Amino acid sequence: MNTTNQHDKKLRIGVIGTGAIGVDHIRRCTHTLSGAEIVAVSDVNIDNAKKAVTPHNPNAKAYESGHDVINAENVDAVMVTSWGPTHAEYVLSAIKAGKFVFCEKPLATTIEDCDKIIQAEQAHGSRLVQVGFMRPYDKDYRALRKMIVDGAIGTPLMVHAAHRNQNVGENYVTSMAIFDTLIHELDVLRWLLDDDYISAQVIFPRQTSHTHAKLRDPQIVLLETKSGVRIDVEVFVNCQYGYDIQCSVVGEKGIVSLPDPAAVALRSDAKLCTPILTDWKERFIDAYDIEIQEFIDGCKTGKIKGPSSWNGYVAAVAAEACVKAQETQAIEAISIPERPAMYK
Ligand SMILES: NC(=O)C1=CN([C@@H]2O[C@H](COP(=O)(O)OP(=O)(O)OC[C@H]3O[C@@H](n4cnc5c(N)ncnc54)[C@H](O)[C@@H]3O)[C@@H](O)[C@H]2O)C=CC1
Ligand SMILES: O=C1[C@@H](O)[C@H](O)[C@@H](O)[C@H](O)[C@H]1O
Repeated sequence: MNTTNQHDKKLRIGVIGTGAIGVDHIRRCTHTLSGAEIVAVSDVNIDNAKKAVTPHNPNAKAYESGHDVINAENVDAVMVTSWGPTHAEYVLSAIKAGKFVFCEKPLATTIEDCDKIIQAEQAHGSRLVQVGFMRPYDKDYRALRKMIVDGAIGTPLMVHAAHRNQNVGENYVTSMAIFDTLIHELDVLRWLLDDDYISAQVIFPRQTSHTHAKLRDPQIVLLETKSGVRIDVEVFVNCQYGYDIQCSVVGEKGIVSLPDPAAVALRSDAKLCTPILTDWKERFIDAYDIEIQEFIDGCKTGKIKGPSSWNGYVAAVAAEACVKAQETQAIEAISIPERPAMYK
């Protein structure tokens, strides 16, 4: 897609992986956002792909293979919303085809694959990739960061965070608590603190009875940053009560914390209660809208501004150290190389 006078033409998007978030992103591109239409979908489960073609996106065609979507002449940009281990092959294929690509987190599940992507993108000569780290688009995280930047708490010293899911399936295993779940904190906390990590440690409290043999749950991840900030993140993916994301930054002269999502308070039967969300779709619905509108707009101008392949790479470097720390229970070093010019 050339970028001249593209503001009036709709960006033609192909989606690879029409499961939970793939369908949610198709919905937002079709009904909520402006400037895009879905013209191609694929899924290894072709029935999932066919179900994603609805009267609302009549121009969409269901393909057997994600690579057919990438190489379809009428596809300007690709959204990769398949399982994490499959992302790299599609992102690399999109880069090879010279097509813009929004890749849901994680960019890839190994440092090696993330490195292949940043090498390929640098060889292409300009950014094509945006990674689905949506938390920096969340209004509450942005307000948190502004308070820190404005000096409201003085120098940050510690971060206490929790990433709680109501429950996960049997396919969700111990390392996914890092690469699928904690990967959000690994990205957003670097942005929040304008800092980088130097070490990770993982400890396992008493385990919940609501987990399964291949998932240690909950976990507590301890991180240290270059400036000495100490971070603890509770990752509890079978907490039962809801979808609960917490983050408090403790500074020299104060504490700033994420608010609980606004909700109506009910007083009845001598109780005061407010509902707790149960799903990421609701908690970050606005952030997803903003990040993907930015991707659509970036494809049209030729300037992708959202989280880059470098964000994905650094998150993978930290994540691999955390997965090693799960196994060793020791403090594992995190060494992040110099950021290449393209990503500055
Ligand atoms: N940013 C966020 O907050 C969220 C991000 N995600 C990410 O999105 C991705 C998908 O997650 P979910 O939608 O929850 O999973 P899901 O299991 O609901 O959907 C994934 C779909 O991809 C398909 N698929 C798997 N391998 C494929 C391949 N090689 N080619 C084409 N299709 C393939 C599956 O058949 C399935 O329909 C994951 O990488 C996950 O980390 C998921 C939820 C929230
Ligand atoms: O990215 C997401 C899921 O893939 C992941 O499984 C959840 O733990 C996260 O809360 C959600 O934002």
